[in-house]
Amino acid sequence: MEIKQAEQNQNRIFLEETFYVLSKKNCVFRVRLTKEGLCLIKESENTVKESLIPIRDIIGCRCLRSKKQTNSCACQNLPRSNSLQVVEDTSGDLDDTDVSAYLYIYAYIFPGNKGSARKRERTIITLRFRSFDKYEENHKEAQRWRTVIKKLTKGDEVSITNIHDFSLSHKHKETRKLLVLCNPKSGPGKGKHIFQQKVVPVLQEAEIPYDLHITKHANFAREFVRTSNLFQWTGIVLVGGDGIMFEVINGIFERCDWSEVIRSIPIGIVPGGSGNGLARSIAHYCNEPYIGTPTLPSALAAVRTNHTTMDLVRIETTSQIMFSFLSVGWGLLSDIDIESERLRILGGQRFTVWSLARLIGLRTYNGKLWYIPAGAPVSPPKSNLNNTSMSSNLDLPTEVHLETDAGRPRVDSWYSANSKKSAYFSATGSSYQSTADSGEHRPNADEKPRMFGPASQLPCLTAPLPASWKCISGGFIMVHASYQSHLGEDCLFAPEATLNDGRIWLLIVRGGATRSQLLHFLLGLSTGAHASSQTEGDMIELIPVTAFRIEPDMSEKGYMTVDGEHVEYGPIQAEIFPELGRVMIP
Ligand SMILES: Nc1ncnc2c1ncn2[C@@H]1O[C@H](COP(=O)(O)OP(=O)(O)OP(=O)(O)O)[C@@H](O)[C@H]1O
Repeated sequence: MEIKQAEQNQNRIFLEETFYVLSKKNCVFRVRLTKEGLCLIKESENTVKESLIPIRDIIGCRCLRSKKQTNSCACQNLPRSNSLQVVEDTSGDLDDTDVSAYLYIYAYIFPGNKGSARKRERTIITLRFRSFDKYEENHKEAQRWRTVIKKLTKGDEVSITNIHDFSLSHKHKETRKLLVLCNPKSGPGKGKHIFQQKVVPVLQEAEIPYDLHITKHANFAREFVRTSNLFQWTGIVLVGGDGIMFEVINGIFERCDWSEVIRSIPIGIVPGGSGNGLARSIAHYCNEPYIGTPTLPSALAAVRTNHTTMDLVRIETTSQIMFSFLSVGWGLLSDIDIESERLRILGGQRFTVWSLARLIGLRTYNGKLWYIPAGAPVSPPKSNLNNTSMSSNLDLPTEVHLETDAGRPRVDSWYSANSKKSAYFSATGSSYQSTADSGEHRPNADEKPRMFGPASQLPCLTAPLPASWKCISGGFIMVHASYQSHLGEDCLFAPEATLNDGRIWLLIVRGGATRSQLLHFLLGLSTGAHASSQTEGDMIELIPVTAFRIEPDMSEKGYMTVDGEHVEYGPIQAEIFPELGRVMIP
């Protein structure tokens, strides 16, 4: 009974209107808006074809009006679709002869072209409202649709009873504003370009305002987050690699209000670095396509209202405490990470090149490793996030232009302006902070801000560990821990890991592993094959733990990394805090 009621609610029609495709005679589109999405029912001659654009695939919609033609002639009183240009109705450049109101609906759908890789494509549905003789009336109607669509995309309740008030007086007002921190030096140095080309268009389609700050030096983002009033923003979007994420997380834990910030302001990451482990892990967790369009899942995450918790790991070294979201490394992978810095210009390729170099000059490090094995079985990713049935599988062109009938001569309606080259309208209220680096937040180089955050449950780093901890001592080629599935875009380190499984995935490679075993292991990292090919007593093991400690032999030299950042070489211990962080998800 309850299920039936839920289904009825899902299919309840909020708005419905008939539109015409003017280039095709006898073809009408009945367009319905329900909680599930925008349903386009195409009726032509004896056929009826229905397609649904799910609400979660729609990111925004805008009401626009046709722009005055510069070289219009008297005989052409309606805009031709291939020359249609639209503007905000506040523009001084309006075409007063066209009383239509245009509703542009922006969606990123999975098209139904079978055989090709699953990939989202941008589609614009244009609904032209022109049933009334006055623009104001048509605009009112378009605004009503816009408001309901905006409410549904935000997950707000919509009641059929007051839908008719949803026009000018109830016009949707955006309450969100994002802080964007962009590292222009991340990866191959394309952070700014990625933001302008890939993210800004999506923010503008969703009409989300933002404040952009370009980082000026290492630790700029950390100081900014530590010292700013973050509550003026509803989310923080980072453009860069895992390094800028590390700065921001640790900047938050340098605030005494860290707990409120971490709970109420989700963080998003747009991959611009060379590793991009977190961005890839988020896409993997949400079953979003990444290869080919790596920035799209993050751009969609920035404009949607979805977020989820993420495990964070408290790290203690002899001189500092930090919070980590990705990894701790000792040995081979850290050597590759740090020593390949000199090849930064190669982007992600630097890791492959340096892996080969390190395999030839293989090193073993001596020390002790303690850990607490994780008890419970791995929980599967949250089912609603992996549910692709919510996504569309549509056979639609990249733009669909539909019109209400006005009893006027029909014009072309499959508006085919090149969507990729569309000009974007600026999102109101956005600001851009570029160069001025006052330096006023920069602390004295020696002065370390205090670290807040949840208290550790472990003995301190200098204290002995209880006998319940497992201990391995001897030679190690590497010990690498990750709490995310991916350490980089093409490094599936812990295939079973999810953002919030409460586990640290500890990879132990003992001294004595052969070069061929290591080569096999390194090749397996790109697909995750290394994780399934382990056998009892292997030199290479991947085990889930909740805490660990490494004590390297201090007579040797080496590298240790936290989230890919170089930290001092010496004793280090880590402890998971399940679901402490919050990240934006597509
Ligand atoms: N304007 C800047 N100039 C120089 N360095 C910067 C600047 N802004 C940030 N940084 C530093 O750059 C480092 C690398 O940044 P980021 O992680 O974004 O890119 P990446 O290292 O290429 O990517 P990944 O960490 O995924 O490999 C960070 O540790 C950060 O401190």
